[in-house]
Amino acid sequence: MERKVKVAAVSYLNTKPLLYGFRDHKVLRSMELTMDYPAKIARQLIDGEVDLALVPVAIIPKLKEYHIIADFCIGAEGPVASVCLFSEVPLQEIKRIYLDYQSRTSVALLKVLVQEHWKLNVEFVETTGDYQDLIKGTDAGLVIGDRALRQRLVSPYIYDLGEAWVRFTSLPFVFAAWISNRPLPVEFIQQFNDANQIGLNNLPMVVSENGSPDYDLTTYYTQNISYRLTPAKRQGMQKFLSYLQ
Ligand SMILES: C=C(O[C@@H]1C=C(C(=O)O)C=C[C@H]1O)C(=O)O
Repeated sequence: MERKVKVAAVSYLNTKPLLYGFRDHKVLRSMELTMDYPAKIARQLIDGEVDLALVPVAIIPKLKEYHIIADFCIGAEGPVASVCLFSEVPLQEIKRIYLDYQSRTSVALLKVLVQEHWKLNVEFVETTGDYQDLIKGTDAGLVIGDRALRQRLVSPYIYDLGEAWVRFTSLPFVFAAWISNRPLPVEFIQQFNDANQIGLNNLPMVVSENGSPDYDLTTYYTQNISYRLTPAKRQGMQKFLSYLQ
């Protein structure tokens, strides 16, 4: 028997609908699943520690070989809610932006928007640990995931990067997709896709067993995150990747 496929997924609330159907699913017989934040699993896929991961699409150019495996992604067709530039001052007054160490795609997206869309003259500051307390005065911060849903309750100015991208390009955006660093058996891919779909067909169950004190998850899963990797999303992804050359 072939060895088990090592799979890594993002540990944020946005991934729960995709992972819900994996419990008790027969695909689990041929895979093992670990979870971490996006920049970590990106590193694991690049280094070959895992075979398949829900990785930030911005790391695609770093992979020697890549295969987009499933029909699902972490995407958006408008405001995504959990990828935002947070600030105490309006966009034009921002001087420095703290970048989220957990992100790869959103950091790259922010830089594209700052240069090409908003045309701001700002300094970017890398982070390695908690930095949300540093978002003060003219120092803004990019925050993603569950921490962004919390930051929404704190910062007076919120610039949603999903919304900004759609305004800029008229295309949807893909933050993360299931990508493998080697070809995988067709039968595995079929079962993997099937498992991804189950939670999306049972969103009330997914919402009831997760819950967030900060944001309405039904809204998040149905109005903000868009999970289908449609042709338009692939087009948006190619457009985004063309800026990273
Ligand atoms: C929408 C989101 O998409 C995420 C953003 C990522 C990134 O910026 O690299 C990677 C994975 C996604 O889970 C989010 O986390 O809020």
